[in-house]
Amino acid sequence: MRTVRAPATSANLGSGFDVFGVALDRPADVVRVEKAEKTTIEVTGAGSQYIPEDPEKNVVGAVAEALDAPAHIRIDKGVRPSSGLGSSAASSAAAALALNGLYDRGYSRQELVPIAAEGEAVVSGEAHSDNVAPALLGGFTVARHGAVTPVETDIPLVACLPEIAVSTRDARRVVPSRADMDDVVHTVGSAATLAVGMCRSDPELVGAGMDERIVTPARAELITGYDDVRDAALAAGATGVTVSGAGPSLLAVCRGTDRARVASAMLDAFEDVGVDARAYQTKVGAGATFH
Ligand SMILES: Nc1ncnc2c1ncn2[C@@H]1O[C@H](COP(=O)(O)OP(=O)(O)OP(=O)(O)O)[C@@H](O)[C@H]1O
Ligand SMILES: N[C@@H](CCO)C(=O)O
Repeated sequence: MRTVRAPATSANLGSGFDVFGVALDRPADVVRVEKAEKTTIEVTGAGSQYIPEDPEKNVVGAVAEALDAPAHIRIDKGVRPSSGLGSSAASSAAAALALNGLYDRGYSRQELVPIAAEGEAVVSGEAHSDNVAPALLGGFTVARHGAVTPVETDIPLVACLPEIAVSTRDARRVVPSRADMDDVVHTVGSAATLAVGMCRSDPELVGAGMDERIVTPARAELITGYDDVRDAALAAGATGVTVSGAGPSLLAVCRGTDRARVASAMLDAFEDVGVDARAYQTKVGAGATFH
């Protein structure tokens, strides 16, 4: 038997659509695996009523298949599905690491990234790795053409999750298929600023580098109160705010001293538009760990 805790993650960070990701210190999924003749799945915890236990439909079924590692898999969800906090990726990454250990497959964490990404294909139709990479490797990750570059960093964050469901599949439909060159140049400048900020653990640079005008505005429209909550976080000291992953969560970057104030400003702003929400005061954290 093997048990692995894998963290929530936030993909894109505004300027790094389908490329950037960070592991969050909390929340997390815990996955326990035991060898079996065929794969069976049991799900408990946050939002488990919306998660299928059929191995053809649950992300961990695809991971078990990719590793040729049939098992009884118990998932205790800490990361609510359709949250924009890498819920499916947390389960995929935890299952990949746990089954790799259970069956002595010997893959490195880097090698497990495309295997865990097979789970993402089950839910969004594409095997993108910007959530599973930080869930396995921790820190800030840059996923590009199958290669992943991880960077250790220390950045305080607030992830604010409203009681709205946005599926990754739906949020990918609103992504524009073309962009103006001015906006592309702006995105490159932001992405470079953000990457330097991560290398320096500098919340000012990371926050400034989240600014992006192509994908984020289209996705913000799917989130009730997005502009008000973003403005409230910035007024409370956030250095940058954007849509977390495909939404509906918002991710704010700030200095450690401002984190509690930013979290409560975001919750108040959601409440003002009639939306219940919860805020995780967190930071860039470690990847999946054995328990
Ligand atoms: N083990 C699992 N954990 C979570 N969701 C799962 C799992 N297996 C299948 N799903 C399905 O995946 C969908 C949630 O994945 P989705 O990618 O939309 O959300 P997310 O992972 O929270 O978001 P994001 O990738 O934007 O951070 C739901 O429809 C859910 O039923
Ligand atoms: N990069 C992905 C992350 C969500 O899974 C997206 O934004 O669609």
